[in-house]
Amino acid sequence: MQNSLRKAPLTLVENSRDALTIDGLKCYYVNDYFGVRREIRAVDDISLTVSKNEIYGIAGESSSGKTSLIKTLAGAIRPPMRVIGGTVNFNFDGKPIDVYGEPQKMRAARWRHLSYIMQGSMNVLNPVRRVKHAFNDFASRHMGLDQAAFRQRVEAHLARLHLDPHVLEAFPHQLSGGMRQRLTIALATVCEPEFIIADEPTTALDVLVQQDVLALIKEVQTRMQASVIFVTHDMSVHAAITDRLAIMYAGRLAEEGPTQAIFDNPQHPYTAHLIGSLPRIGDTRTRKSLQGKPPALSNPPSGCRFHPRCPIAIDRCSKEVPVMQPSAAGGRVACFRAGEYKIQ
Ligand SMILES: Nc1ncnc2c1ncn2[C@@H]1O[C@H](COP(=O)(O)OP(=O)(O)OP(=O)(O)O)[C@@H](O)[C@H]1O
Repeated sequence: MQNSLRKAPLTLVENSRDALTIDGLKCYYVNDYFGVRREIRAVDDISLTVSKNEIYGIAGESSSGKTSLIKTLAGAIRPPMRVIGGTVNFNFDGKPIDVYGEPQKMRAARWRHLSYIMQGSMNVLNPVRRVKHAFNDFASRHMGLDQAAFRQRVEAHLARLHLDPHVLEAFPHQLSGGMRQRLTIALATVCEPEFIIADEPTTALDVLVQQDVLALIKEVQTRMQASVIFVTHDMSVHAAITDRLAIMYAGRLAEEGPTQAIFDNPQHPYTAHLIGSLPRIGDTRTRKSLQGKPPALSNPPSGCRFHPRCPIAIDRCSKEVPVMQPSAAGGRVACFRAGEYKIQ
């Protein structure tokens, strides 16, 4: 725990419907090269809440900070990553945990209350060990069951997820990518956690297997009434599975709201571009690409980080940082000209 972090105001989870409250979270990659400090501001002042029993999506282009944000939530911080400020509080079944104030409680909550499906996790199954060993190694000690009862519980869980219990005897290389990903989800959910964080769980899969894995996540979430944070840059996946959606740009939130409202009526010019660039069958119009590149997070632009690429930026945008305000679409948006930009 860092001192700077403890100085930040502690926001306890006040609303019992909230499963997660993040307040003013800042997490940077800090490198010292020969006395010269370089900071990459991957997560820069993010506040949000996730409700119980909802699927909350996080979208944004590559390097916008999605993975850094969820690593910070999960307490999965390794140098050079450092939490600079802010708080992260979970509410597991009425039991609040301050992630950086109570690291021991947080360690104990992993697997049992919180599971994290990391990017590329289908490749983490040990290639020289049968699948059943992964369940034993990771989940067994959190369930407090004897060997026979544990095996029974795992088989019942697999059956509920329409997976043949025989896969426990297989080696990972004998299974398809889609099957390995389904198994990873089964492994992450066998302890029936209240909160699941999934980072790009469908990205490497073909469209049909992707649908299958999305249906599986939705089924698990509905059955366990769990909260899910679902990260992907693929907007069509968000449209298919998430209840609410946050759009990240250059380490900050640009917009957040009910997924349908974001798609129907995006308020931030960046969101409008993301939605407007989605292909639609029968629409032959040429789409304008967004000018420029995402900024380097070691030296981000002043004011709104999107202003150098924004088609409707005004002077104020380069000088002042826009804060998240209630939006006309029923969510929140950080833009001085919210709702003014429409894709033709
Ligand atoms: N270990 C690290 N050391 C230094 N910088 C890092 C490290 N990991 C990530 N970064 C930087 O942090 C920023 C955010 O990266 P992050 O992986 O969180 O983005 P992302 O939105 O998840 O991208 P992607 O969709 O490509 O996974 C990027 O500028 C990246 O280069």
